[in-house]
Amino acid sequence: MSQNPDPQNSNSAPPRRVRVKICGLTRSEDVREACRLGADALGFVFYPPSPRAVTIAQAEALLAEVPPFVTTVGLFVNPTPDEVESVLERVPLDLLQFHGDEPPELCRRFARPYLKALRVRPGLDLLELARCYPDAKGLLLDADSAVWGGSGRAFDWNLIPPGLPCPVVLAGGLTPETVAEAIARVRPWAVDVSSGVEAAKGIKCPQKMAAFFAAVTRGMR
Ligand SMILES: O=C(O)c1ccccc1N[C@@H]1O[C@H](COP(=O)(O)O)[C@@H](O)[C@H]1O
Repeated sequence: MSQNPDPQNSNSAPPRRVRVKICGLTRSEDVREACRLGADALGFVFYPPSPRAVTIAQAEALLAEVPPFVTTVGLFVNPTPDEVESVLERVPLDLLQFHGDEPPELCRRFARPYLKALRVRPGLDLLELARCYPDAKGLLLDADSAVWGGSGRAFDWNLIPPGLPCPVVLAGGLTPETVAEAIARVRPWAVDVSSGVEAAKGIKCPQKMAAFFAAVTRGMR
């Protein structure tokens, strides 16, 4: 595997920090703690089958806790346009994350930038798939599993090809124990974690979140 080139910096740019997204937040105290620890982005799941799903009303309350300069991300899995629009009417999200099999036309039809999640498996031509989403702000790489996401499963980072055309958000089974090595090997733009910092599904563990941020810092050295 070659390292992921940083498409937003030239090769001579100084090292920069890796952004952290904490996903699957359902409680105000977890939102506050993630921000206190330095989260760059927070993910809110609008996919009812997920144990981390939030309603529009819950999301409105959770976003009220978010300080400036923290990006709020709404996660959807194969939504209808109306489902996304009804969330956007009431929840002031900054970014959309499409985590299913959404075609490019769906992803780009809303008045928000988007991340496209791709489920990595042997034989998948990630470069070709990535080219289908030229306007994505980033590609979120997750494990391929029986559930759509939040599985806690990692994938083989060797399957990430060099030359992906936009920033890579590395996800899939990251934990405080694995994220430093993941950053050192893949050099992603950002990392995304959900189950690896939980005490129970939808409930974040402050100690695990703190350990995750410390490990991210170690991984950047
Ligand atoms: O978190 C969920 O419940 C979820 C549901 C449906 C699609 C995606 C979901 N979460 C995303 O999955 C990845 C990996 O999560 P994990 O760290 O392995 O638990 C991450 O991008 C979450 O945003």
